[in-house]
Amino acid sequence: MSAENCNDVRLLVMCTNFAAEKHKTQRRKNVDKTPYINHPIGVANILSEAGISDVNILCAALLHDTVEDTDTTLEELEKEFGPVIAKIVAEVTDDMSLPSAERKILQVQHARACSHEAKLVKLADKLYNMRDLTKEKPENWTDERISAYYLWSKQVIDEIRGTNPIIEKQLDEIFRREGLIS
Ligand SMILES: Nc1nc2c(ncn2[C@@H]2O[C@H](COP(=O)(O)OP(=O)(O)O)[C@@H](OP(=O)(O)OP(=O)(O)O)[C@H]2O)c(=O)[nH]1
Repeated sequence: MSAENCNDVRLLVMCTNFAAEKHKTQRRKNVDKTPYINHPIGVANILSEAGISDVNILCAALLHDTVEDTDTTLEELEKEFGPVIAKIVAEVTDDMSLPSAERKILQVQHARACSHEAKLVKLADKLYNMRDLTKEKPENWTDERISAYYLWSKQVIDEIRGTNPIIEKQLDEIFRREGLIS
């Protein structure tokens, strides 16, 4: 069945299944090595909880790390799920051929020019990762690395404020706890 002929529920299930297949051997960096798929599902859940019901945004959230972290191509996403979802994923995909520090600078520089849809996925992605950090230190991460991650996340978020008040309030609660805002 092509994406154009799918109803919203079918499309969401197809994207969840696609992401689960693509991330099936990957784990998060926490001590328990949680299956990686928990992250994209959790990002979509944050958006849904915040009242986002646009199926393209929720599908892009489910797929947001497939190109960055697996062998998936944007062409494949476009063929499977259409150009709208593929474009949102493209906007939140870092160029993994670049060093980590450079990717982080580029995220800050490019965030403001992203579409509203991509900004929503970015907000939810950062919220999920920071919640993870508040719960559990990833293996081998020093306190300095964790502080640097919060600081960098805040730089990205500051570029895209005004996108969603519910998610931004939750992000600010974490920034406040970490002493990054008063
Ligand atoms: N907090 C946390 N992060 C984990 C965990 N497991 C995997 N990650 C991923 O690690 C990345 C952050 O680690 P860094 O060391 O700063 O990033 P890097 O690998 O890209 O250099 C995030 O992805 P990213 O794409 O690099 O960053 P982002 O753009 O998604 O924020 C995040 O999704 C975990 O258990 N906790």
